[in-house]
Amino acid sequence: MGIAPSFRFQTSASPMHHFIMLRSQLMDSDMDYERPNVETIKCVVVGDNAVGKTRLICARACNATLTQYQLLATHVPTVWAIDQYRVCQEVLERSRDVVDDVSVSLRLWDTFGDHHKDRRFAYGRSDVVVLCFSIANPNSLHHVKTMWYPEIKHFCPRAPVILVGCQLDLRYADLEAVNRARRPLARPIKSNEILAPEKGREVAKELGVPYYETSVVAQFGVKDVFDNAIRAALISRRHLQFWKSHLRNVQRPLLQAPFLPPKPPPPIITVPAPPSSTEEHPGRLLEDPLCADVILVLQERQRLFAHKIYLATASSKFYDLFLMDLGPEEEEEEGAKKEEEEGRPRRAPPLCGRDLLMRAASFDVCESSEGEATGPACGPAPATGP
Ligand SMILES: Nc1nc2c(ncn2[C@@H]2O[C@H](COP(=O)(O)OP(=O)(O)OP(=O)(O)O)[C@@H](O)[C@H]2O)c(=O)[nH]1
Repeated sequence: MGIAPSFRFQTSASPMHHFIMLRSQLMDSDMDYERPNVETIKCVVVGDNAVGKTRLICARACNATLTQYQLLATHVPTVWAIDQYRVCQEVLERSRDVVDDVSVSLRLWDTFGDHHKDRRFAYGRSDVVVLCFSIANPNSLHHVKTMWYPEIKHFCPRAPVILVGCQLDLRYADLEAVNRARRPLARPIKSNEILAPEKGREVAKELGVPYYETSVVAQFGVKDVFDNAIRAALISRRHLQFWKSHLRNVQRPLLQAPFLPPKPPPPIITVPAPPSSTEEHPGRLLEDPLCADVILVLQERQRLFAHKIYLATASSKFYDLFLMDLGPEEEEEEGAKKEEEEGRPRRAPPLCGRDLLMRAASFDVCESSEGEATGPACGPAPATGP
């Protein structure tokens, strides 16, 4: 891709030198039309008032990244973009792109959203039309079908159309805060007016055009829209100018990857300050039998009050112990009696209740002796408390 050298004024250069350099720069920009294999594409952006056409063009043409609040507080005049390619080097340079191995210069044309304005000048010789609506304004989507699409088909019947749902971030925004930050006379955005992506897709399907969503705030979808508008324009050009072999790799407009909404802020958990008086201190739990849920009996005399939660987190052995089924053993015995009555051979009783408890209790002490020692004599016998 041939890119005109970026030009900066040097302090030592004379005004005449500046003039010559500027002139050659402007001529260079006009040369795009004559460069071999650089496809100049005229893309007209239309749609209702204030749906975000100008912002979308600025995001592509000047890489303008704004915060939501800067965006809400400022306004860029419509038809800003039309002549910028001749006077602004950055805009011209950013118009150049390579899509599917084809070098292109994308000329974006902004238009008035007012339905009654005459836009035939803008539509003339357009290669692709980007038709915008706002996902926060159902009327603007309605007008896509009733007003904009018929107008496009009237003025440029052969130009491919791309449908774009702008201001996608409003679907996930705090609308109260957004409405507070908007200009005083701006119509407030209501949550029940926010359109689901399916609504845009349905209309796009009806019209037989590709559909994309964008947000200038979230910097989402801007490249998708214009790359695929370029694709649509190049495919249509390939049909007419079949000898242009460098267009053979151009793909049809691609599907857009879904937008990943921003994660909600993590919940705030306030940890209360530790109790000041010793009475409320957690250490009190150790002495209070009412709070204990385990009693450890040492040598059948000394009783220690304990808490399952502390024991289980301190040692995995306790954790396993507390997960064991220590249910009444009578049930087992009853089952065995029944089996005997029915004449079935008596199965070895499964380890449960106290057996398991004893085994687990002795495990800590005996595991190093590799099974030599067994039986209840190995350690203190825990007993579940009340
Ligand atoms: N939240 C959000 N607001 C946006 C976005 N794009 C544009 N806006 C808002 O929409 C307003 C109108 O945007 P413009 O780009 O001027 O709309 P337009 O379609 O060019 O409007 P006209 O020039 O009147 O036809 C801006 O002032 C912003 O407040 C976006 O992606 N997200």
